[in-house]
Amino acid sequence: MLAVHFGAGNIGRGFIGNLLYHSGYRTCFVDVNAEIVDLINEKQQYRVVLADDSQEENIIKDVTAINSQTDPEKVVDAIVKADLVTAAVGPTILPLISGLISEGLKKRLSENNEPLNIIACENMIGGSTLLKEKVYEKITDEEKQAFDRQYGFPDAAVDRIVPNQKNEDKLMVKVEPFYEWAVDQSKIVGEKPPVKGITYVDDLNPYIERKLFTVNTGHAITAYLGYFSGIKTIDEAMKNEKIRMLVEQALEETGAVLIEKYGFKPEVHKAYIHKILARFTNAHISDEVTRVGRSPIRKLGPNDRLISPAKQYQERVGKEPAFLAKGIAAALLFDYEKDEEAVELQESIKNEGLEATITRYTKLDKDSDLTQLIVDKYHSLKEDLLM
Ligand SMILES: NC(=O)c1ccc[n+]([C@@H]2O[C@H](COP(=O)([O-])OP(=O)(O)OC[C@H]3O[C@@H](n4cnc5c(N)ncnc54)[C@H](O)[C@@H]3O)[C@@H](O)[C@H]2O)c1
Ligand SMILES: O=P(O)(O)OC[C@@H](O)[C@@H](O)[C@H](O)[C@H](O)CO
Repeated sequence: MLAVHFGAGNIGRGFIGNLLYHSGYRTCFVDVNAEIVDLINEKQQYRVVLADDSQEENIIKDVTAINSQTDPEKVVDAIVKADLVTAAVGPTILPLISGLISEGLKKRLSENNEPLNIIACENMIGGSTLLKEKVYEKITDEEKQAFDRQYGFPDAAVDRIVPNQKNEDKLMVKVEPFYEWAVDQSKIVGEKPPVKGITYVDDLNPYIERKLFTVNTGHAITAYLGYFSGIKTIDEAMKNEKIRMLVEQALEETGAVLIEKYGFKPEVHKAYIHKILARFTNAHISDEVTRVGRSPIRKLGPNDRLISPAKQYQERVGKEPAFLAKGIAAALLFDYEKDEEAVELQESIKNEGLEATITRYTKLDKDSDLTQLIVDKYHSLKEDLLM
């Protein structure tokens, strides 16, 4: 079996590639990083090391790679032959890979009659659906009908913390032991891809919202409060009592939304939150707050981990999301100059003002209660953290 995976980065190598190998796939990575592509082709294997006391090492074999910038036609041919296509490139990159995917899928129509599933493994709601939309923008109505019959774009939720790392062996990846990969089986065409480790579910919403609004909300708030306090890593930030308490309180707010919306048992959800917080304190992982806080504009988007649960808390619980608002305020204060989105955000606050910036990126009304709450928390965050 051949899997074509876009993005040979942390999650690509450390999570998806790992499970694909153990399920009997040969994986062809597609990336724009020439150094990584060349190394994969040279070694045809890489190491995945568990970030726990065991430091267990796994050798991932049967891997090759294509540089999509220099060899796009090879990517098209790989898609024609593939049994599965996956991606972990980041939500903003999905539109950029949609052109090659649509070329590959078009060529496949006349050369390979087997159905194919394309799964985007990104931290967002509806990643594969977005990829499908971008692919469909590039094809005719007639091709759309054929694509509908032959190709599935099931959405997915993926969870495994893989920090940025600088290892002497540049292909090696250190990963936390925990992982979860849920895929919407209602959108699969043909047989379900036999990937050991995928949980196929009928309704992905509870899985993706539980993950995004617990792991990623908690992670983002830890990162932004940590950054604001001059702390470098997530585990260090979690050692700060004030930050830990604010994160826990924010997760009580997202938890209230999830419990109300999906009927989760409160005690089971509480245990889930504590398991997640324990993952943030893994001493074998050094995860920089600047990685976890990366792309603050994306994270402040209306459907992402901060604004969406805050709005839902107001609507469903009927209360003020005071702690989520502190996290949102901290995101607005993220001024890391090596992050393009952080720079854009700070420029916007400087030139257009705080309220206009909130409205622009979160799509909240300027006069809404939530906007006003965020503005208040923005101005009082320093006191909150020192108190
Ligand atoms: N790292 C984690 O802990 C984690 C966990 C769950 C989900 N995710 C999600 O997985 C996705 C990838 O995250 P990551 O941490 O692996 O990032 P990463 O930066 O380590 O990897 C992304 C890879 O995509 C490649 N890429 C960029 N543009 C490309 C293009 N046009 N074509 C092909 N490849 C391209 C990059 O060169 C890089 O190798 C994100 O959506 C992230 O939210 C990450
Ligand atoms: O990848 P992002 O930028 O959406 O979010 C940063 C981290 O929260 C994220 O990568 C987590 O490590 C991951 O989602 C854990 O499963």
